[in-house]
Amino acid sequence: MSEQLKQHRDQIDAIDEQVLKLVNERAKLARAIGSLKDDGVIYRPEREAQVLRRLQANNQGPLANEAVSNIFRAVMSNCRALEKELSIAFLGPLGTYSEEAALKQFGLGRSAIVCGSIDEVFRTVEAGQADYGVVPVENSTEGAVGLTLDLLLSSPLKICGEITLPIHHCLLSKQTDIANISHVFSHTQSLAQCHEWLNRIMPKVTREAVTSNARAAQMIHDLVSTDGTFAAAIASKRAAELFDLNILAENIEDDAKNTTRFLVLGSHEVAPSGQDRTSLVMTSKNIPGAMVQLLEPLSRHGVSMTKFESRPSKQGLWDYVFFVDIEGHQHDAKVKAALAECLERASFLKVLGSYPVAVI
Ligand SMILES: C=C(O[C@@H]1C=C(C(=O)O)C=C[C@H]1O)C(=O)O
Repeated sequence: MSEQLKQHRDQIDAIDEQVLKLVNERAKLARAIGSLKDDGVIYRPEREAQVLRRLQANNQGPLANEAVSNIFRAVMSNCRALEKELSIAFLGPLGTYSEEAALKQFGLGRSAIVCGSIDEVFRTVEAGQADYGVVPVENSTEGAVGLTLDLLLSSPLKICGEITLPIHHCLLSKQTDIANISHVFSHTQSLAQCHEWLNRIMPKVTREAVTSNARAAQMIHDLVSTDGTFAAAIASKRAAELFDLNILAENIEDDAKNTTRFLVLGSHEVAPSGQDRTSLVMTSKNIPGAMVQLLEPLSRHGVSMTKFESRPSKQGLWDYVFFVDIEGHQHDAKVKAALAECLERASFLKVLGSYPVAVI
């Protein structure tokens, strides 16, 4: 070992001692804060977002802001676990992008409740069997996840946070050569996100939809018949590790910026973080121009709309409900004023939650 390398390693050891001491001091403070929370709400997404934003703003490098977030999310996850270990429900099996999103937001200092469907995630949190749930709500290529929107309409749960996750798909198989693959299994959304790649590289394969992409990877892993040797799954790199599959191709999504947005569902409201979003669901009176009328107070009060999505209401033919996201927190003065006016004009309006804008 060169003298210089040894010197650097000695310096790293000394720094690690300081880091260890400091993170334990931080942990003690978090534990003390935990015992001061008399409403029992341990997880404060607004505070966690503020911590990450401040650190990113002060970051001098060479670590990238995303790396800073990764490190401090892990620190906060473990500090939070000293206050209480949260239980988080998400769509399984292990290896789904929902699990990845839950890990990004909550880290490893939590217990995982693996659910078989998005409905089950809602029911588990509603029944108090999990503290929070993580569900996909929209994808940059494929648009809204209709089931999540439908469930939000009737659920008493509140949106406590959002997570944006870049989605990079891989082709996974027990095989080592793409030329041998005759069937590709994945979730419909993942198949759709890769359909140009599939058309180009594997035009003849049969595409089959299953409940999740991790389930597809698990199926390929479990197949013992000769059929299995010709099948592949579209899923994440993590699923390849979990289910011991070969990665035949990486980044096969048609759009390199392919991103899914997930929601954190819980049973409490979240305080303002300074950079928030509010999600609403509403219906307008069935008269011409009613929707424009309904949204007019938003623009008049200077509230920006970041999403507008319509879904059949399932109450009557051609009756729709509208899912609207706006910038700001429901307690911000201008949002409050605009919402009070919208409420007067709407036949139905429900605030699904105000929560911090996702931090990378
Ligand atoms: C320490 C707290 O509890 C939790 C842990 C946090 C942290 O480790 O910084 C931040 C917010 C909470 O989710 C707090 O509320 O300040």
